Amino acid sequence: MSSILKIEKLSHRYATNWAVRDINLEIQQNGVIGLLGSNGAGKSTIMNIVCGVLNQTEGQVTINGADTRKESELAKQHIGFLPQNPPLYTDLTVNEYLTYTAELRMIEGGKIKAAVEEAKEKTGIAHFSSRLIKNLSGGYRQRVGIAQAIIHKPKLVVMDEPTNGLDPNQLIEARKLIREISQERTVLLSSHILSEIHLLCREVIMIESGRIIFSDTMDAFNNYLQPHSLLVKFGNPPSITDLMQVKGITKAEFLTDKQARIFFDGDEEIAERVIAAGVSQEWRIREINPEKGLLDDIFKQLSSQSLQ
Ligand SMILES: Nc1ncnc2c1ncn2[C@@H]1O[C@H](COP(=O)(O)OP(=O)(O)OP(=O)(O)O)[C@@H](O)[C@H]1O
Repeated sequence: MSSILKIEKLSHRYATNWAVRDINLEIQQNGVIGLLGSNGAGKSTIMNIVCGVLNQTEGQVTINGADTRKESELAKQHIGFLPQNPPLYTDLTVNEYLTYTAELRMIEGGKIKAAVEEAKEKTGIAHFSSRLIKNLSGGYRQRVGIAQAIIHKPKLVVMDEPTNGLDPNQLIEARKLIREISQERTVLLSSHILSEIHLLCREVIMIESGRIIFSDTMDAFNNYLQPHSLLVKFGNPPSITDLMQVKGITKAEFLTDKQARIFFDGDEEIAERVIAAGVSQEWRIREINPEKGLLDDIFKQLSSQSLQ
């Protein structure tokens, strides 16, 4: 059976600058796959190439076995695309716009109405069928954008930063919708926000300077997020020397006169030992919080490993 998406030795150059270098990737199952990278890492370039909006300089992309350049019509039948700015015609009603996108997707005339109804139903916009798109909220416009991306039931839906700019309630709804869509098809989405990828994705592909620096399941990625420091607030702060007496602490520093950052090396019982020492020496611990690795640190760590 063909992979849903296969990317081989993909590179892209704008004028003289390489934006994407030697990307290899294969997706065989449904679910949400996250493309994570900071601004300018190359996410949109990869997505535009996958969707056939941009011709790559080198390499090959196949969607369900069809080469996006040599068999572009066939490949595009299996792709739905929600670009960073959804291509909405805001003077059309939801029905008019979705009918138009169904025609663009070459759905047979007799099947268009049913396809529009199904896409509206799936994305929860059926009650806005006759509303002009310009009179919809940002969250609902986003749903219309998603509806046009799934109207032809593609195997792969590509979403470029789909949760960007949504308010907290819209975010929850959008995540729910993306998860639902991923039950029946593969969703490849990009974000520069680690927590967003963390919440949504089964697999994560991390990009930096146009190269993949990590590609694995979210569980494997979580290993990089194990805390290596604790933030501790004291009522009666100890000295650094006292803190360093606790077994497992590798370094300690005070951030304020009451709050310290304590570093340790992958020791799961460290918090218990700090609390025990705090009780016996009356440090009056008020708060103790593990600090997860910052995205910047993880990027640095992974990119230095990938260069080794
Ligand atoms: N049309 C273009 N012409 C020249 N350079 C470009 C063009 N589009 C993107 N670039 C450059 O290519 C690199 C990758 O950009 P790309 O937009 O793919 O990154 P991104 O990860 O999607 O970033 P963002 O999150 O900011 O959209 C950047 O250095 C960018 O400046």
